Amino acid sequence: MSERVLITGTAGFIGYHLARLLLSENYVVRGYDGMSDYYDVALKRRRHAMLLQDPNFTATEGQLEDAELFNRVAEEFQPDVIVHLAAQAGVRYSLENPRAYIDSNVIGTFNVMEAARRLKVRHLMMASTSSVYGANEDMPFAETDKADTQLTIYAATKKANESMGHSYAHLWDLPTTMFRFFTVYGPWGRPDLALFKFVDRILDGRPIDIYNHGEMYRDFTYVEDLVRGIRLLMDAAPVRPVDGVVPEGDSLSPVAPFRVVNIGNSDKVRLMDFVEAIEQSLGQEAIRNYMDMQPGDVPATWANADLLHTLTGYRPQTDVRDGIERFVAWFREYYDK
Ligand SMILES: Nc1nc2c(ncn2[C@@H]2O[C@H](COP(=O)(O)OP(=O)(O)O[C@H]3O[C@H](CO)[C@@H](O)[C@H](O)[C@@H]3O)[C@@H](O)[C@H]2O)c(=O)[nH]1
Repeated sequence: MSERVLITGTAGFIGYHLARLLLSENYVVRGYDGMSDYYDVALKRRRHAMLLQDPNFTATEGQLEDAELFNRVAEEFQPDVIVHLAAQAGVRYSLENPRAYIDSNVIGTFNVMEAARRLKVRHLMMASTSSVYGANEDMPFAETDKADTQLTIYAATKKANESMGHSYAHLWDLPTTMFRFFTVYGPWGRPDLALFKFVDRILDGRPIDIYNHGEMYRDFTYVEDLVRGIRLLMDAAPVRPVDGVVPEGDSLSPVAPFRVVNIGNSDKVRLMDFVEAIEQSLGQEAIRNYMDMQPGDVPATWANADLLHTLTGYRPQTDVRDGIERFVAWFREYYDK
């Protein structure tokens, strides 16, 4: 029988793509999304409308903070797996509205964990971020590196989620995987992300802001690669190790069925090369507005994705130029530009 997967954040960028992938493999998917107005709600509604064309997809609109509603949905659906992707995302917005991160990411995630515990799901999977590596300078970032220097409340709430997840995995024998995502981009992407903003503004002839004068590096990860990684990790639920023995390079907890896994492209791309690839794809030059480093921003990210490969045999590998082409094609069609 097909597995049943409850995904939070199905109207969001990553949740939409994951639901699509799972539906294509005949999973039964239940979505839960708060439709928050952090960005254009019409885009969220369009994503949900696309998913709802599949009879194996149903969805509920609700806040993560609404424990009663979330429990009711989860109990009624009886998921085998919960994938928790809904969150207050965005690095720089967390300086403007820190409380939104506490509400969604701390309280909301707690509610999801409680439901997972009560329903004894086979695997709880939750999103964390490369931002938890904070001020770390040793690259590429590995899951076994110490990660104690978060630079924003956003990153801090995600690190808190990792700790919360560990405690529930330990106490309730709840197999839990936390993903650390690296700057995900692609079609149906978020309007607050650099790629969306850059394409939109270049096409309108408006200047783009280039933080830290372009001396920035990101491990840009193509969304379809990312959800493929999640899909494969679904079948690699962690098991509490016997006598605390953990294989070399594995982030598995010595005491709980819990691990964190990077999902990144393992390619450190210079922001200016990213901008040039966008210009090439659009056939149009950007007007550049060079700016200083933004508070809370990290200068570079770069994933060691060996653990993902060891667990699944898979590595994300879309070249950023190809991913940008696919985003631009979607953007032009969707916005008729
Ligand atoms: N958003 C944005 N980014 C800009 C801009 N100008 C330059 N950038 C730079 O472009 C790069 C990519 O920025 P984003 O696409 O916003 O991604 P991010 O800061 O890496 O954060 C994303 O990835 C994280 C995981 O690694 C996520 O946790 C986070 O929510 C977000 O999706 C960063 O170096 C950022 O400083 C701008 O006007 N807007």
